[in-house]
Amino acid sequence: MTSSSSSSSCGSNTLFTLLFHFSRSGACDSDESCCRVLLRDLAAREFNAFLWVSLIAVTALLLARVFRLLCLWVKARSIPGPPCPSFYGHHKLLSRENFTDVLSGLHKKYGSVVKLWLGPTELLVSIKDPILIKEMLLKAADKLPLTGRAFHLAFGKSSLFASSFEMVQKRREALFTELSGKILESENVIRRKAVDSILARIQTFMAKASIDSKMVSQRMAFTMLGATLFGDAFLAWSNATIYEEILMKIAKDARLWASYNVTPVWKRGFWKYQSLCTNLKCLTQDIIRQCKINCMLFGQDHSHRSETENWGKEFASDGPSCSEVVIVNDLIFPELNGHLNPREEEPCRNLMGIMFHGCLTTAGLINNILVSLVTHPQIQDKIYSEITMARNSSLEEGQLDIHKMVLLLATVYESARLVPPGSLIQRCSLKRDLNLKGGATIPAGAGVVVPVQLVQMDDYNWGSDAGDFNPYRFLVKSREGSDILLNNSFSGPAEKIVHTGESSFVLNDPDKNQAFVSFGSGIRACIGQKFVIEGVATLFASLLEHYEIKLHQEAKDNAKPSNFAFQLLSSSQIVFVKRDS
Ligand code: HEM
Repeated sequence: MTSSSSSSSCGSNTLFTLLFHFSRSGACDSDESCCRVLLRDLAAREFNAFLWVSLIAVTALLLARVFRLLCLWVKARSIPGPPCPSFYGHHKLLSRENFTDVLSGLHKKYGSVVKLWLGPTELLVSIKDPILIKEMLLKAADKLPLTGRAFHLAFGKSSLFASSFEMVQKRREALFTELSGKILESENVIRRKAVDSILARIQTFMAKASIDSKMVSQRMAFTMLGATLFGDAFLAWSNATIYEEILMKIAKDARLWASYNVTPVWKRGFWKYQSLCTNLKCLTQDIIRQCKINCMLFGQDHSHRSETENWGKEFASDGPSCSEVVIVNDLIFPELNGHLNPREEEPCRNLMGIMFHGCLTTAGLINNILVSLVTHPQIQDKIYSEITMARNSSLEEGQLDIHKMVLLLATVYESARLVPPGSLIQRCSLKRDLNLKGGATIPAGAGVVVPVQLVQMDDYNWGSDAGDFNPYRFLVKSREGSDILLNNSFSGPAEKIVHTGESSFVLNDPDKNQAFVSFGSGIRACIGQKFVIEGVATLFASLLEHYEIKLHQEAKDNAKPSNFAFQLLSSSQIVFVKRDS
């Protein structure tokens, strides 16, 4: 820039002389050298102008960043929290310790809203008070960029799991309508063939002495979700096992690779991870194709039968139908009406995202229920009598009405409460500060987390038995038209359990409890909640009707008295015993 500016006065002279010369003679003595000088001069001026504009733009950007940073520091001052140990904040501490334990200690010391600097520009605020949590979850519309990045790196740009709420809003609404409408209103929440396939698999497990509860939970979750998203074609799909393996491998590394600010293209491990993601995408396209073929087959089938003959049969019998794979056709693949085409990419990403999130969380929940049931055989027996009663009062064969089995539903909720499948809910507000009641202001751009396990294990919210497995806390005893809570509105200590037949209990809506946040809440709450609760309850109704689930003898002998929640986190060796044997 300096050399060009030093020549600029001389340059402007040259330009002026040249223009004067041209205007007088209309020609130059040596055309070529004149043009060269003229062009060089023009280029130097343009380059100069470009440098100035860039300099101003970069300075403005830097100033804006510094200003935002100053605002962040000033606003964060009012939030209590530990002082920063170094320039890098508490980053190192977090990588060494269990995050929930760190937050537990901080909340004890600093109160229900605590800040933590993870670096000079990275502020994290943790909230433990249920009322403030609900308010924050209603107001904070975005997710931490890390989550969006994890989905982006693994599956491509997602319109369901992106950070920005604007990007996901429409797709969320569509999926929510689809799940709560078409699936929940149909007779079977989860496909009957999926339940049969799981029961058949358990039959094969019985040949073994025992089975790992985590492994069997993962298999059940995968089958349940795969059959819901892809239809019955998924159950006969030869690549299902490899799909499950790849999905789990991706889950193991997703956060690590997303944690890099700059994509680590120089690492070999990253490319291995990317190739896993590509394989998963190819397999997803394969199952979509199978689905499509299946759907077309059923379409042909329909044309051979009369309308009236088909009505009801599709749902009553265990035969699949196009209408049952409607989620595939109408929502997730709106473009898939003709042949597979490049636009198939987009729904593929969302499907992989749902399989990823849904399988991990649902498997965690199923494992919790299995461990809870084997460690509380008396509850299992009561659920079994609930199932028998429902079966006896039902006129039809097939799936039972789980709404009549309140203890079973309460067991599902209680298992989700004790060890929530996700330990942290994380949100942020990218553009606006969050002003919460009580005066707390969380600056825009700060990450906000809810330590779900701390909130759901807090004696203050759940009573002195908060650490125990007690599904009755979700039940209300109904006596002659009046409802009496078994444990006072979730906050007092649980009353002694008095069991007088399940029909006298009703479910106390867990969503009305501020301290139940396993599925999040507010503007970006989980849209699979109802589907998962009812689907998993349906699965366990069939499972417990046919099998008693027990802890393996060896596991029983080795069991040490330990924290029950900790026991849920780990897997247990269990056995399935056929009931009529
Ligand atoms: C036990 C099973 C599940 C649990 C515990 C669970 C939990 C959660 C949680 C805690 C969130 C974040 C909520 C928030 O930020 O407030 C979430 C988001 C979400 N869940 Fe689930 N989930 C489960 C299963 C499912 C299933 C089966 C589906 C789909 C069929 C699903 C679809 C979603 C979607 C699409 C989001 C993202 C919402 C958004 O970011 O806007 N979930 N889930």
